[in-house]
Amino acid sequence: MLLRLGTVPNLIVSSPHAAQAVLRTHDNVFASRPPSIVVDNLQYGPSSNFGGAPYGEHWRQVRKFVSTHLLTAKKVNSYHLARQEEVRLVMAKLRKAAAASAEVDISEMVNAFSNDVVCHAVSGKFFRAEGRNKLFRELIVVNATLSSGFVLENYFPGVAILLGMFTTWFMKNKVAEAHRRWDELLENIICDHERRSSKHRGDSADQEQSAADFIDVMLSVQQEYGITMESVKSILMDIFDAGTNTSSLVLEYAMVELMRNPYIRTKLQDEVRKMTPKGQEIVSEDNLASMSYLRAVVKETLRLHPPAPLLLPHQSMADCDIDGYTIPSGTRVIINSWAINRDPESWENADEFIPERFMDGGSAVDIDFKGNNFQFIPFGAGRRMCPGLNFGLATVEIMLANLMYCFDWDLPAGMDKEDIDMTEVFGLTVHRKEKLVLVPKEHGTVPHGM
Ligand code: HEM
Repeated sequence: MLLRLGTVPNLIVSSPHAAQAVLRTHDNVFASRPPSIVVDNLQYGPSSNFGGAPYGEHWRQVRKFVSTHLLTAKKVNSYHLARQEEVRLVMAKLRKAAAASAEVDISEMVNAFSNDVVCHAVSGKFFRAEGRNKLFRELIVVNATLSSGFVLENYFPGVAILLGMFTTWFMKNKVAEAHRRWDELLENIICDHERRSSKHRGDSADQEQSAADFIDVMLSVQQEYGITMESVKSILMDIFDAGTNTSSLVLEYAMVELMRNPYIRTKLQDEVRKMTPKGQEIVSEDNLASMSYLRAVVKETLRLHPPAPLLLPHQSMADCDIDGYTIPSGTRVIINSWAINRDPESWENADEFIPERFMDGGSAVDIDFKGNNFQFIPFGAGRRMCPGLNFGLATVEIMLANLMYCFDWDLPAGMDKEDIDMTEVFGLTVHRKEKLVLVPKEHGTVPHGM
């Protein structure tokens, strides 16, 4: 489908066949991003961006740098103790709430957790100093609001250039202010790291390696890749923006679906409790390998509720023929992963939450989200596919396993599962309008009065 939004042609891709044509067969043509004046001004211009960068040598270098040094499975695994520490803190808070039979805002809790996991990996142990984790979270919300608002330039670029304007004066100031705040915060944490590394110069390679957070790693290989300090900051902004809300939304929607489907919740709890050695206070990452139903629940959540339902926009770099149609160079391409993931031609009972479809004997047992099955693309596919897949999954799986292991869950008094409101609010990511509020009951404790 071709939609002309303002003066800009938009190709809407909503079938697995068309997604494969764009993201695999002609990936070399469609791997660019459309220009975004907001992203360029929030960050440090197109020649420093990463997620929003046009396809070319700069993006290739940054992508290689990030994929080789920051987000490999090995590197993600090396942060398992950081995740464990963050999980413990959340479980302790939940135990207090359970003891007081208090309600907990799960949406807020999983968002803070995902943010802290990213902060911990990016800037090491001291990320809570001076409330930096809270500041990052605040700035991520600012970025999301600014990037998903209406911008004249995205729809009438010619008119906007003629008028010499960058959105409205009001918007321009907001973007400049957000940029200034990000820059100050990133500058501070980078300076801390530079100071720390000069203090520890001479430590053994092992000591250095075990302490290495993203900033340490980036500073140590930055010159080898010819990456400027502005690019380093831009990459960090992308990691915060792309890594926090996505994982937290998967966690929130998983909990929503588990509350709407008590049978599935009990089945998952049975698996997690059976596969975790007796007497363990929390589930550790070593225990996750044998939890196949947990993985199926996460997959089914990603299928029905992909956090980025339209991926990120792509843009064609040359004319390209697909199925007899010519797509002109410069066309913006929107891939409707939400519709593809629910296409009844690919999925049995497509709108229902059925993790069993991904288990042995299920209709989708061989289908994965790693970019080879075009009926299921919550992380995209091809050159621009999400490089944070391992990081995101590690965050989601360990937290969900522990929420199921340590607690039983109730809806607030007077609320039935049918009352859970699924109304969504649209932006770069899609989230529910209402917060998810639940009451935890510590597993294994006897209710008062018994
Ligand atoms: C469950 C969690 C996540 C989901 C569902 C997700 C999904 C996506 C999607 C759909 C895209 C766009 C793909 C395309 O345009 O074709 C993307 C891009 C990206 N994601 Fe993720 N993401 C997740 C977690 C993360 C994490 C944890 C990080 C970083 C730590 C991250 C970093 C990025 C970056 C940097 C890009 C831009 C890549 C580029 O343009 O080359 N994501 N992600």
